[in-house]
This record gives sequence, structure tokens and C-alpha cells, in this order.
Amino acid sequence: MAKPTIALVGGGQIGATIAQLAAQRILGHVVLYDVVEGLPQGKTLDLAEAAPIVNFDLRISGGNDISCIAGADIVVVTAGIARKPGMRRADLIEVNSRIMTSVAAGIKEHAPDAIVIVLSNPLDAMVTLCQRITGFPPQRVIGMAGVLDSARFASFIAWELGVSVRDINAMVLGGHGDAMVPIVRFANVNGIPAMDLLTRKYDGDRAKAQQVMNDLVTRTQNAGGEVVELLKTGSAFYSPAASAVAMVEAVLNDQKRLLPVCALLNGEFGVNGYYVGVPCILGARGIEQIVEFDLTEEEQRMFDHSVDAVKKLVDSL
Ligand SMILES: NC(=O)C1=CN([C@@H]2O[C@H](COP(=O)(O)OP(=O)(O)OC[C@H]3O[C@@H](n4cnc5c(N)ncnc54)[C@H](O)[C@@H]3O)[C@@H](O)[C@H]2O)C=CC1
Ligand SMILES: O=C([O-])CC(=O)C(=O)O
Repeated sequence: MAKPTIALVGGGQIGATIAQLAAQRILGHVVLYDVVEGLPQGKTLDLAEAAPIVNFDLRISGGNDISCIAGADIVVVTAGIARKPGMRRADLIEVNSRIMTSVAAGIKEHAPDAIVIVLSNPLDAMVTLCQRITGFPPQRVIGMAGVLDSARFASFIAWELGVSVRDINAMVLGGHGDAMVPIVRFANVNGIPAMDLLTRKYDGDRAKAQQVMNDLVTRTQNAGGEVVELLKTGSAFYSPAASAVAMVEAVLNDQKRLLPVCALLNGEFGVNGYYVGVPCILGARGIEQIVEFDLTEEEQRMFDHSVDAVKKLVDSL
């Protein structure tokens, strides 16, 4: 059976890492597009030459003309600039809107049936722009942020509790900004509430456990910035690439995974007409269902606050 084609629009840190992960997992043929002359060709030549060692029989190619993505089944967009220390994601909106406007038109023309996963920041605004310009059904234009934010929250909980990250469930909703909403109530270790385990760790002192959890929540909200401050020249890329690949795999293998992704809401969670991170079922048709559940009063207050930040950004487009 023919393998699908994965097109990566943007061949920088994240795009190239996605190419490597996708090839190693033999998810499909890979095509890398970037505006920098020689960069996508050089990176894909290098990657293709690893095939005899890693064992993948795939077509891996790169180009500087967006027509090279023609026929792609799935397109992942990371084109754009990344922030540097002292910047907010929102500061990227002007430059990245211009880039998104051009690449989204190219995707519409050359990959009209593709499912598109957007990573470029500020994420909630860039995925909105991408959907508006392509005019694709919102089920086929999806933002990646919640998978990453949730992985970070899960990592911090695992490190604090001294357990394997594999046993943690954690979910972060809302916009991809400092007001994102880690749902503490759902954080658990193979079903055991993380707060209960934290309380035991601190000898039954629930207030101390709450304070520690609040710190994990704050660290999660600032996790992107924490990496930016350390790297100084750009932002996180290993974990964002791994997150995007999990979404690509869910779509290409029709896995029906329930993942927090950035979806266009139509009344769900009280939001109308904005892209926000919520739990969705991801499968071959893209977002196959937005999964609603009741937020507590406090969660709803935090969610609304996060959505307000998204609205401000999107309304400035
Ligand atoms: N949604 C999320 O959770 C995350 C989003 N990001 C965002 O992802 C984006 C990419 O990050 P990195 O890969 O680290 O940046 P990078 O700077 O390494 O790569 C971006 C690439 O986009 C290319 N590019 C610029 N204009 C283009 C165009 N018109 N067409 C094609 N390619 C173009 C650049 O030449 C560059 O190679 C940034 O906006 C960053 O803020 C980063 C981490 C997580
Ligand atoms: O923080 C940034 O600029 C990149 C990003 O979105 C993240 O790592 O979450």
C-alpha cells in the first residue's frame, strides 16, 4: 500500500526534528520546504543518508518552492521566527502573520486535501490565520500546543513524585500562553490523583502539597520561556517536534487518540468562533470530535481568562 506523504513547511529546528522522528518511525515519505536556499535540500540529503543505518525505505526530499509539497496527506507548519529572551510569543505576531499568509496560500494551492497541523507562534492566532486563508474545514486545520504543555506538566509531576513519566496523565487546556490551564484535578499516576500522592509525600500536609502543585502549574505555564532563557538563540524544539509527531501519527494511523489540541470552537466550553486548546479525538479525518466536560468554577475562571488572551491576540490579526 502507498505510504502517505508528510510535508513540513519550515525546515528549522522543529521542522527538521519532525523529519527525523517521522522517518525513524516510518510514518511516511517526508518533504521539507523552507525559504532558505539549500537548507531543506541539505538537511533531507543528510537525513536520507542515515536510512541504511536506521532502516527506512522512504522518499526524503527538500525544496525552496512550496509546490514541492504537492500531494501531501498531512502538512505541519513551523515556518516563522522563534522568540528570544525577553520576548513574548505575542511579539512574533507581525512577522509570523506575514509568513503564515504566504505559506497558507501555498498549502491551499498545492495540498488542498491535506490535514494541516500548525505550530508557528503565537499558536492560537497562527492556526486561526491558517484556517481562514486555506478555507479548509476547521477539522482539518489543527493547532499543536496542548500535547506539549501537557507533556511538560506530566514531566514536572513525575520528577516531583519520583515516578516514571509513563505512568502520568496530565492535561493542559486553553490558549498557548502564560494563562494556559493545567487541570490539576485530572493529574494522576495510573489513576491515583497526583494531589493525593503529593499530600502523602508531605506527611498529610495538604496545604504544602497544594503549594508544591501550584509551583508545578506555574512552571508549566512558563515552560516555553524557561527554555528560551536558557537557549538564548531560539526556543524548544525536541519536545514540540515529538508532540507534533504524536499528532501526525494519530491522524495517519487513525488512532482516535484523545489529545488536547487547538480546535475552532463552536459553542463548546462557552466559546464561539475562536481556536482554543481543548480535548479532541484525533483520527484520519483530523479533529473527529471535540470532547466536552464540566469545568469546576475555578477551572472555568482560569479557562475564560486564557480565552480572553487568545481573543485579544486573534482580534488584532
Ligand atoms: N506551538 C508550539 O507549542 C510551539 C511553537 N513554536 C514555534 O514554532 C516556530 C518554529 O520554531 P523553530 O523551528 O524553533 O524555528 P526556526 O527558526 O529554527 O525555524 C523556522 C524556519 O522557518 C523558515 N521560514 C521562514 N519563513 C518561511 C516561509 N515563508 N516559508 C517556509 N519557511 C519559512 C525559516 O527559514 C526557518 O528555517 C516558531 O514560531 C516558534 O515560536 C516553538 C515551540 C513550540
Ligand atoms: O516558548 C516559545 O516561544 C516556544 C513555545 O511555544 C514553547 O516552547 O512552548
